Order: sequence, then C-alpha cells, then structure tokens
Amino acid sequence: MSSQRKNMTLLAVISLALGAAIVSQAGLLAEAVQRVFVERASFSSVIVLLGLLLVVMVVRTLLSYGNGKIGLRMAAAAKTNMRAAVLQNLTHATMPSTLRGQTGGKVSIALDAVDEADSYFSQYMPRMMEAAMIPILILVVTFILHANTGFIMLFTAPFIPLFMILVGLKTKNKSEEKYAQLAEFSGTFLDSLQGLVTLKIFGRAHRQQQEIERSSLGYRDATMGILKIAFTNTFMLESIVMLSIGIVALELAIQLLVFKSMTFHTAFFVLLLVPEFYSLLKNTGTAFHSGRTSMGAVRKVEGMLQETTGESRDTNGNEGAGTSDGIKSEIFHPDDLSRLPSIELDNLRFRYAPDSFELETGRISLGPGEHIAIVGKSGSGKTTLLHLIAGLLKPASGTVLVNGIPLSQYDETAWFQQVSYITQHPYIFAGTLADNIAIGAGGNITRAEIERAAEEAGLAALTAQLEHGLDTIVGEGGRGLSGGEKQRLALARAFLKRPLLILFDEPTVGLDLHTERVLQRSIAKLAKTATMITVAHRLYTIQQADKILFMDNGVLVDSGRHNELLERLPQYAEMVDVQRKGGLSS
Ligand SMILES: Nc1ncnc2c1ncn2[C@@H]1O[C@H](COP(=O)(O)OP(=O)(O)OP(=O)(O)O)[C@@H](O)[C@H]1O
Repeated sequence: MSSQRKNMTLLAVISLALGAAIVSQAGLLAEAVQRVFVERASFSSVIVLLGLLLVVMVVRTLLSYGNGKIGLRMAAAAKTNMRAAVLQNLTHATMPSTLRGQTGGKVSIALDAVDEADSYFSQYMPRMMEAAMIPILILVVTFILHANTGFIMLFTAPFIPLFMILVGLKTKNKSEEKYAQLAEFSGTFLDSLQGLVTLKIFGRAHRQQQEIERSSLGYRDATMGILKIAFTNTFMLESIVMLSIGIVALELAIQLLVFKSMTFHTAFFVLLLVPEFYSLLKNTGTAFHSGRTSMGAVRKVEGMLQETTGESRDTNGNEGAGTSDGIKSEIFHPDDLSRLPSIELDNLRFRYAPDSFELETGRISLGPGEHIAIVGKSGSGKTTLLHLIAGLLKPASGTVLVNGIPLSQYDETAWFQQVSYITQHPYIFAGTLADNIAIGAGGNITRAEIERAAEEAGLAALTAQLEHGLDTIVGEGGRGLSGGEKQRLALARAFLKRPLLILFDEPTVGLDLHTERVLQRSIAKLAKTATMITVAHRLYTIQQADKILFMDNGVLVDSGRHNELLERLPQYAEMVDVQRKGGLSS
C-alpha cells in the first residue's frame, strides 16, 4: 500500500510537470508561428526558439512515458497482490468452501478477473491524475489570456464528465454481469469436460452442449452490450469535443477578424491549448470506461475473497482454526507431536449448514498406537468424523484433544506433518509416479527412498511392468491408474512420511484378493508405528480393531471391541450380520 501511495505522489508530480510542458509547448509554438509568419523574422532569429520547442516536446514525451510506466508498475504490483490474496485464500479456505462452487469459475476469477484489473491502474489512475491537474492549469492560463474562451470551456467541459458518469453507471452493472457470465461459462465448460464420460453414458452430452452454448451466448451478449456502450460513448464524446472546439474557434475568429480585439499570438496560443484541454477530458472518459470495466472484475475478486474469508468462521460465529474451546492462541508444540498421539473427542458437535445433518460424539478417548475402526451405515457421518479428527473441519462446539492439548493450539503445518490421510480416491497430480510419491515427503528425498516407499506400498509389481517404471507420467494427461493402484500410491506417500497418525478411508468397492492382501499388509506395516483411524467397511478390519466407533445417523452411539459391541448393541450385530451375508453371497 505504501509503495502504491508513493507511486500516486509520483504520478501527481509528473502530471503537473506534464501540464507545464503542454502549456509551454503551445506558448512556444504560437511565438514561433507569430515570428515566422506574422513578423517575417529570419530563420536564424527563431532557431533558439525552435530548439527550445524541441526540448519541451521531448520532455513532454518523456513525462507521458513516465506516467504510463508508473501506471504499469502500479498495475503489476496490484495484480501480484490480488493474485497472492486469491491464492492465499484458496489454500487457506475451509474444506466445505473449497468443495463449494465451480472450479472453472474460481480459475476464471483468479486468472481473467485479476488480469482485467490491469487497466484500472495502468490507464484509469494515470489519466484521472492527469485530468485532476492539467485541465485546471490550461483553464487558468486560458482565463489569463482570453476570459471568453475560458468561459466557453468552463461551460462545455462539465458535459464530458456528466456523460462519463451516466455511461459509467451503465457499464458498471454490465461489466459485473459480464464477469458473472464468464465465471458461469468457465464453470459449466470445465464441469462438462470433467464429467464428459458420465454425460455420454446418460445421453446428456447434447443437452450439456446446449447448456454450454447458452452460457457462451450469455457471455457474448454481455460483452457485446459493453462494447455497444463503449462505441456510443466514444461517438458522443467525440461529438461534444468537436462542437466545443468549433465554438471556441468561431469565437476567436470573430474576436480576431471582426472586432480585432486580440492579437494573432494570443488567439493562436489559445487555439492550441483548447484541443489539448478537450482531448485530456476525452481520454479521461475512455479511461473512466475501462476503469469501470476493471472495477467489475475487481469487485468479483473481492467478492470471492470475502466469501472464503466468511467461510472460515464456523457456525457459532467463531473465527477459523477451532477456537470453539475459547482459547485463541496458536501454540507450537513440536515435542507433543513427537510421540504416538492419543486422541480425545470431547463432546464434538458439527453441522455443514443450519438445519442439516448434525454430528455429535459425546466423550471418548482413543489411546496412542491404537487401531480404531469407525463403522456405520452410509451417510451416518463416518467421513465427517474422520475430517473433524484430522482438523479438516472445525467443530461448532467441543474439542479434539491430541495428547491432552486442543488440536486448535497446534501449528497447522506441524500437525499435518504427522498425519497421513489415505482417501478412497487419492488425488494424482500430472507428473511421474516418482513425483507423485515424493509429495509425501516434506524436504529433499533421494531416489532410493522413493523406490523403497513404492516397494513397501506394494507398487513394485506395477512399476516393473511399465517401460519407464517410476518415471511413467500419470495423472491428468498421463497414464491412468486403477483404484487399488491409486491407494497404493497414497500408501507410498505415507511410507515416505512415516506419520504418527494414519487416517484411512477403506475402499468400499471390492478389490481382488491379491490387491487387497498387498494393501492390508502394507497398511499393517505402516500402522505398527502409528495411531490409525480407519473408516472401515471390511469385516476383517473391523474385527482386528482395538476399538470400534459405531455411528448412527450422526451420533457416535457406542464404542468398544468387536465382541463387546456384538453382545450389547443390536444394531451393530445386525450390521455385522449383513456384512457376513454380503461376504458369503459375493
Ligand atoms: N460438504 C458437505 N456439505 C453438506 N453436507 C454434507 C457434506 N458432506 C457430507 N454431507 C452430509 O453429511 C452426512 C454424512 O456424510 P459422511 O460422508 O460423513 O457419511 P459417511 O458415513 O462417511 O458415508 P459413506 O459411508 O457413504 O461414505 C451425509 O448426510 C452427507 O449428505
């Protein structure tokens, strides 16, 4: 901000100097013409004058260049800041807000809308600064030279800003509409691309094509609407300027020729200044228009920033990172995170939105090194509970205690360094298999370590089959991976990381026996040195768990070992029964 203020001051100083250069140029030119054509002076007697005129013209060009350069510098700084703020906001957004909205729309705001902000700083600001200084200077000089012209200028000039304001007000709404349309178009387009296979299977490809056409036409109409206003704007401004200069020229001609009340020098000087005056006001009008368009884009970015910032407040109105326990400080406890974590859920309550699904846990302790299974029907809140334990979601009330300390008091980076979360569909980035595994490690790692992690995760057989082994390009634009392979890749990341807490979302789909064994063996090896919490679907996993958390409709109903729950919880016995039958029938 302070550097922008410095730039603004510099703009003001340069604009003032530019004004002085414009007036001097007109004065010197009028003097030269007066001497050469009226007084018939020799070339040698005006050579100094012409040299001076040349110097002033060069200075004027340099000053204009300087103003443009500062504008560009301001635009670059503002865009860097805005883009950094958008990226910062996206990376720090809460999980629910990350999942909300269309990815394409967010991309279009982060890239296109921020770019569009350019002209606000590179054109609007310098022109506005010039408009605030130079016309006043010219007006004062004109009043001194010939008051009548000054009055004509004073009377006609307000029509230009008045017209600008009217047009600007119209384009502001239009440009906001244009960005809404662009974001919608980008969102629909990306959505359709990502879901192309699904759309084809359901025979909706044509419908979606029409949808894209509709939103693309909407964007075209909004853009054309703005252009229409811009062209009308230019035409009207030109007309006002031409008419005003014509009136001044007529008045000067009458004074000079009919009444003979002024010298040629003064009339010519004034006549040179008048177009400069109007052209400045006209440029301001054009800059005002593009500035307005930029403002629409800036508002869009601001809206996005506000939305995601608002999201980081939980449903109780508490600020961000788990201040639900009332403790605001963020204390870094590296020592507390160096041993196997014990986790305590102290009456957690959470809901995604008012009047939606609600989760509550009561009070429960999970010992260090224990293997916990979360079980329950589909939609009972298992994944939500896992996300709350991971710190990806913030409880509305209650606390997650890790080694006796509220999770909110840990430094987020230190905490996530100790956690591995293996989801059902791990994200595979575009790059090599080795790059994708290396994400698991924080610092520098050797090729040998990546190979060992791949081996331990059971990826060796896959890489042996591939021509380029671990250097095979996977992810977007590369080779696809099966569900089981993706999970093994996620496991390899975890082997590199050696976390103290493993959160595992067990695959619901049946993997072949071999893959399942490889996965189970690898997980078991990894879990020897960690506390592990699994959203469990396999009876085997459930039976092996040290503690089972049984979820029903968002409520953690009971916890205990397999045999204990079988005895005392009929719903659990029923679920196990269904699992067994399912297992037999398959
Ligand atoms: N981002 C979200 N916004 C709003 N509601 C959500 C969101 N994610 C999940 N829910 C709702 O919360 C409830 C619990 O979902 P959750 O994913 O925790 O269940 P689950 O037990 O893991 O289900 P499954 O076994 O099918 O994966 C569901 O009713 C779901 O519709």
